[in-house]
Amino acid sequence: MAKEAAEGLRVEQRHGKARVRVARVWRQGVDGSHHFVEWNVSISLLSHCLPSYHSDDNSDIVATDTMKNTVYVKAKECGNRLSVEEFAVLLGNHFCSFYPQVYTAIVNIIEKPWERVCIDGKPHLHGFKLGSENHTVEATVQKSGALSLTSGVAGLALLKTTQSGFEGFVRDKYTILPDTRERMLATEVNASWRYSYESVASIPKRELYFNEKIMQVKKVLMDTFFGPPETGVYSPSVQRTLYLMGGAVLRRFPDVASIHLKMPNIHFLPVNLSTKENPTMVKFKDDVYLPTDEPHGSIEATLSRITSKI
Ligand SMILES: O=c1[nH]c(=O)c2[nH]c(=O)[nH]c2[nH]1
Repeated sequence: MAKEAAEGLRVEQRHGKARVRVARVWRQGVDGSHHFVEWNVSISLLSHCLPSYHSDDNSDIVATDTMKNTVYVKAKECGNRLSVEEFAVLLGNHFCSFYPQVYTAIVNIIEKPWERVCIDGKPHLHGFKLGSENHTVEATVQKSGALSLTSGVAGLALLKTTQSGFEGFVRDKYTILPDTRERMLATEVNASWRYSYESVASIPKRELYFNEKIMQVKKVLMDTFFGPPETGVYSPSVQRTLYLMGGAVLRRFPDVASIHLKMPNIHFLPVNLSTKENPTMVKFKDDVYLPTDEPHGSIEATLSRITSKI
């Protein structure tokens, strides 16, 4: 990526096309059902094209417009439904193998959560509604076929009205937050996990493998956050809950090598209102809250296995 220039300047460079939006319909269901995806694709290529920086020679540049067109061509060529992970790997592999000067391709895709609707309890053949959290993918493909593949969910908003507390933290002259064993816990989970597949050839070929995996990871994250439906599970801090959520994913899925969780602590503030005449106009009894967006606590961690046993 870096090379000494004639002028004595080191250049670290990459170029690509950001936010290429594409939607694809597959009309292949034996029952006449359609499948639909909407993707926002960003491509970044690491390539030998230093002459374009050092001089007016563009002869090694893969035009970003060409990258954009390639997204549509490859979407068209995918005759069978495929996951966003497979599409990202396919694109990255294409750029590295088609262009001699490209040695690394980084493909990021955000998939919108279009879900099939049910009408009168029956799945609709061609009707979809937008769900809540996006699905994200990053595939980094090397010319050798080496792969780093990360999937994720972004904006998974979760809240529980009890079974959360925070106590025993550092208390000093700046601290006013009281200890509590009763509070609201709200967050918007951004999770991304790296798969252990280390080459393009090694990713599972079973249809919709990654689509199933994302649903399963989301379920494990949510089951751990909430606990059993009747009793819930006590959270002593966002940090502890995050650790348990990430650990549960690593325990359940051997092909997940690491997981990054970003879980803002979104505050719902107790409402207390009083006047001289009415000192208990609104007295907070774990019932009336002021929802806020900012400031919020910012808590994130990456978890991976120290040994192969977890
Ligand atoms: O779960 C929490 N973790 C913190 O680090 C923190 N800090 C804070 O003010 N409230 C909380 N809650």
